[in-house]
Order: sequence, then C-alpha cells, then structure tokens
Amino acid sequence: MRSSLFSAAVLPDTFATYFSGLLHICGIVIFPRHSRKRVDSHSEDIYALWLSSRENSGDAGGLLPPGGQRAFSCHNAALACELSKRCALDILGHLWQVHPYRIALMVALDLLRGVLPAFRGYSHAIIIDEVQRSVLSGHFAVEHFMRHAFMELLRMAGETAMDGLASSNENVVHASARFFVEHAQLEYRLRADIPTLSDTAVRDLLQEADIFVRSFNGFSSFGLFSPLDFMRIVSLVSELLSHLWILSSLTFGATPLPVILVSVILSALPSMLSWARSPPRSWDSHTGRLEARLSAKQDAMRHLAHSDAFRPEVMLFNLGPWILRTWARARKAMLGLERRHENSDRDVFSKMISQLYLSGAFSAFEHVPVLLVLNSSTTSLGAFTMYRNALQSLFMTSGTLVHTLRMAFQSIFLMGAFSAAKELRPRLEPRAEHAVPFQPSKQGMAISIRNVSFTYPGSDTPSLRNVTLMVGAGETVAIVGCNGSGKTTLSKVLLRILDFDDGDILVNDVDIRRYRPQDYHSRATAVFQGFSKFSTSVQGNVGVGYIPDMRNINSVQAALDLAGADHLVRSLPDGMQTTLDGDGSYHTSCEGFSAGGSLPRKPHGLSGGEWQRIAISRAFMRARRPEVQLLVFDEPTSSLDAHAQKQFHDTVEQISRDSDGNRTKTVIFITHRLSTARRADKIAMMESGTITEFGTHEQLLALDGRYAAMYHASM
Ligand SMILES: Nc1ncnc2c1ncn2[C@@H]1O[C@H](COP(=O)(O)OP(=O)(O)OP(=O)(O)O)[C@@H](O)[C@H]1O
Repeated sequence: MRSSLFSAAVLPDTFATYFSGLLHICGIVIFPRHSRKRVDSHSEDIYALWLSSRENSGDAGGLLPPGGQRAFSCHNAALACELSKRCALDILGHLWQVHPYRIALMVALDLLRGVLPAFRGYSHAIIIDEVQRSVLSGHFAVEHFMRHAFMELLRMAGETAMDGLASSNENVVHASARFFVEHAQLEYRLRADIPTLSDTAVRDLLQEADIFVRSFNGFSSFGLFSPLDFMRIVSLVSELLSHLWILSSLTFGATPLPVILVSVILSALPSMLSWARSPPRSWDSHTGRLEARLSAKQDAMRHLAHSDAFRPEVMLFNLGPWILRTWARARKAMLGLERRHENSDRDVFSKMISQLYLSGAFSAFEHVPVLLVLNSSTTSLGAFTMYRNALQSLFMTSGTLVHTLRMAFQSIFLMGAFSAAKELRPRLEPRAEHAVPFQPSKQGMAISIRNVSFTYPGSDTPSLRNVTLMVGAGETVAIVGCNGSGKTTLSKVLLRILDFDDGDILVNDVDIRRYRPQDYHSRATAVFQGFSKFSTSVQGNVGVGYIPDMRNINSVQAALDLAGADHLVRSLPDGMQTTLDGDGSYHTSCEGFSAGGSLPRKPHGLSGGEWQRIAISRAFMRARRPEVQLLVFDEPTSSLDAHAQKQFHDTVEQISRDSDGNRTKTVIFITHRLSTARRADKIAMMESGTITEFGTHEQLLALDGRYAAMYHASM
C-alpha cells in the first residue's frame, strides 16, 4: 500500500545536507545502536516512520489517535531523529532558498539574545557595586554613577532594538513559512481523491499534517510550537551557557568589565541598523475591510479544498488549480497588508520606550537595603546579586529548555505527517509509465464495462457486482432501477470519481485507469445526485462548471438559458450576482464567486427545483465544448416539473449533436421516471448492484421482465 501511495521523497540541498549530517551525528551519539537498527530495518520512508510512531503508543496494541502525544521512548526518539533528518530540511531548506540572509540573521540574533540576560546581570552588578562603594565610603561619585547609568541605558536600548529587529525579521520568515506550509496543505488536500481519502490511515495522516500546519498560526495542540520555534532551542542553549560562564567566572574571580563593554557594543549595533530602516507607511480603515475580505476568501478556498461534500465537483471540474491560485493570490495580498501593518507600527523610538526593561533596572536597586545591613561585609553586593540571579536563571532556563525539547519532540512527528502528506500519490493517478493521453473520438465516448465489481471501503456488501455494459459512441443510455441498486455508484466509477475493485472499463478502447483523472475529467460533465450548493453568487455557482469562462457573463448567461434558469435569475434581487443560501459553511464574496469588492449580501434561498436548474446550468457550462464527450446526469430532473423535464431532455439532445445532426457526445442518465427513460437509445436495468436487463425500450417490454413490470406499474 505504501509504495503505491507515496512517491520517493526529494531531498536534500546544501543546507539540507549540512543539517542532515548534524542530525545523523546526533543519531549516532544519542541513540543506542539497537534502536537505530530497528528503524532502519522496518522503515523505508517517511510514512512508515510516522506510522511506526503511532504504533508505539504504549497502549495495548492500539494506534495513537491523530494528534496523540508520543511516549518518550528510545524507539520513538530514534524515529524522531530519523524523521528530522528527512523532513525538517524540507521546510528549512525551502526557507533557506527564499531568505538565506534572514535565516542567518535569525540564528545569529537568537544566539545573541540568549547571551543578553547574562550581560544584563553584569551591568546590574556593576551599578550595585557602585552604589555599595558610595554608601560604604560615604562619598557619592556622581560621574561614575552617571557613566554606569548611561551604559545601562545604552545596553537596554540596544537590547530592545535587537528584540525589535529579531521579531520583525522573524515575522517575515514566519510569513513565508506559513505561506509555504499552507500552500502545500491545500495542494495535498486537493490532490487527495475520494479513494485515497477512504483510507483511514491517510485521513489520520492528513489530520496530523493539518495540526502541524496550524502550529504555524500558533494553534497546535502541542502549544505554540512550529519548526521555526526550534530556534528557541538555540537561544535557550546560548542563554544556559552564558549563565554557566558567569557562574564559573565569578567562582574563579574574572573581572566583569570587558564583558559589559562587549555587551554594550553588541547591543548598540542592531539598534543603529534598526534606526536606519525605512519610514512607516499608512494603515487606513479601508485596509481593515480588505483584510477581512481576503481572509474570507482564503477561508472559502480552504473550505472547498477540505470539504468532502464538494469533492466530486472539485475533481470533475478540475477546480484544484483555480482554488490554489485564488487562495495564493489572497494569501499574498494578506501578507502584503501584514507587512504594511508591521512597517507602520515600527515607530522605533516609542517602541523602545515602551519596551525598555525598566523593572529589570529597578530590581537592581532593591538590594540597597540589604547593602545597608551588610555594610560591614567585604563581599561585593553586585557579585552576590549576579551570582544569585545567574543561578536562578540557570534553573529557569534549564526547565524551559526541557519543556521546549519535549514540545519539539512531539512536533517532529507532526512534521513527519506533513512531509508524508506532501508525497501522497492519489490512488486514481496512473503511474507515469502507464499513463496515456485521452484518445478522443468524433462520435463521443465508446464505453465498455466488463465484469466490474466494487465494494465501498468499510462495507461488507458489494455495491457493484460483475457489471457488464456496452455503450456505443454517441449513444444515449438510461440507467433505471430501485433505490440502492447501484446506479449512482456506477456513474461515479464511470466518471473516475471512484475506483473499482475488479473487472475492466475501456473508454475508446483504452483502459480507463491509464487516463490521468484530470485529463479524463476535462472530457466529461455531470449533474450529481447530491450536487453542491455553493454559498455564493449564481454566477459563481454556475461558473465553476468551466473555470476559464467563470468571469464571462455571456457564457454563464448562455448556460443558464440552456437550463431554463434565465427566468429564475431575473426574479432574484441582484440577478446573477445574488448570493445563494447554499450548504457551504461560508457566506463570502470570493473572486469570481460573487460581486467583487462588495460586502457579502444576505443569502437568498432557492427551492429544490431551482437549485437543480442551477446545477444543470453548471454542467451545461462545459457540455457544449467540443472536447467534452460524455454527459452524465444522475436524477437531473427529479425536482423539475413536466415541462422543465421535457425542455431539459430536448436541450441535451441538441447539445449532444453537431450542426449536421450527428451525435458527438455519449449521454448517460439515471432516472426513476420510466417515461423519460424510454427516450434513450438503450436502457440498463440495475438490480442489487448488477445489470439484469439491457436493450431498447421495446426490447425490454418484449422481454416482459422486471423493467416491463415497473413500466406497466408506472403508467
Ligand atoms: N459511501 C458509501 N459507503 C458505503 N456504502 C454506500 C455508500 N454509498 C452508497 N452505498 C451503498 O451502495 C449501494 C448502492 O448505492 P447507490 O447510491 O449507487 O444506489 P442508487 O441505485 O443510486 O440508489 P438511489 O436510486 O436511491 O439513488 C447502496 O446499498 C448504498 O447503501
């Protein structure tokens, strides 16, 4: 199953190689040889490693639920190391390519910021010592004191500026990382077809991958931890080392003055850089509205990508690239706004004043009363304070480091899920060596179904059993039968929405499995039984039937006219731009999905028949196109009145012929109305998942079987 689902992971670049080597060394040093061997022998790819981590939950044989915390065992640690080697580089490598200097700056600043608390301690100690000296000698040296106070202020300003520089740099890198992971998330979600999604392990994988993506927004179930937060480990380690250094230098009597000077210089440098940055730009109320609209647009696209309800339409009409494009445009625009926002906020002076660590400075003086008590002591109070603070910080930093490492450990498995999801190969996609381009035929699709069987995953009863059906190019075939006899399932198998377990389907004499789904789908159109009702404008609802013409009012109007929905649209308050009350969870104006720029209107409800006309219009958006050779209608007129039904069938008849009256499209429609079925060239009678009778209306009546009985009963 694994080899068919996943393509080979593509790694590494130079940056990746460097980290890979580093992690490999960690693997050799940290983890015992026997646990590494277990990983090597049982896991060939990222998916296997991820799966293995779920199996090792410690529960009696059970799999961890998606998002479940992995136990910190030797085996899991080895898996984490292996996963890091293979996956961390995927994201970091991408970021490195986009922002090499920013990443380098980020690491450098994190290292520096880790050392700052130690310098802060030194600086405070010097001031305290100065106060101690003044009190003990009875002589208050104003110049000395002022110099130290000035140095301290400079240090604080430098520290604040460095924080500002670090956070603005991190924001840019973070925004890129978020774009990268969210784009990848949409891509793998849109790529996953229904057969792939029917695998529960794949669903769990996608769920964990989604948690990972959310961690970039700070919504991870493991807290605010994303791979970028791994940098915090660098910072914490450098802080830990600096405290250790203070403790050892105090213990061995080193002088703190040079350290303070280095601190001041290092702190002042980023401050200068920060001041030299570009001036703030404006941020008006219009931007807020724009931001809300962009955010709604992204939500709408995400919803389309994630929702199972829309999946058949998304697949058939190949909405994936359009969804990705629309989302990416909105996301990029949003990032641009955020950048503007951030720039306008960058009033360095006010930020510096507001963020100055004044309480830290004042805390240095709280020891003065202690000094008065200890005024006979020969011990420097500054050294005593610094020693005590360094010790306290050492413990606090160690605690934070352990906590951060634990979060990082859990995050690695989510990252594994994300990387594996990116490699997910849809089940309907043929292997490259087997794929062939669609073989068109002038008369429409010739379909040959032989002994096809199919059972829905998780079901014991086959929904299709040994189905055999021959549909000639340009023929119209009606499929009839009782509820649950397998008609819809057969139509979805034919449309490559579902796969089949056994048998063969040839389309224009080629195995249907050799056609790429996207290629095949572009040759067909359909009205599904449970068609999607998008909560957007009429234009958007119809336009998704053929994305290139979505914004073309004339094309949309022509499709509405063909479906007899023109009267309906005229009666709506905003005509084609009326927002409909569909079954989506979003009510928003999306690009091409409703009136651009305006706020969402109150959604307008439609009757079942009216919705059906909208769905038929959607199918008609592309039905007339020459490349479309198959029209499938699953109960398209179940809610339409008799006149509308006749009109629909007349239109289909007209669409399926060229100007000379020759058939150019094959039509398959599923219906319970036998009076309608008799219009077809041939009728297939389905019972319990198989075709029991097949022929013309007259032939089936002459057969006097099940169809004849149903027909007579319906008259
Ligand atoms: N997602 C599913 N999972 C499991 N079984 C399913 C699923 N969808 C349909 N089935 C089952 O497959 C069988 C055929 O269903 P299908 O929808 O193809 O019937 P139908 O002939 O189109 O029925 P109707 O005339 O009511 O639309 C039914 O027994 C149904 O319960």
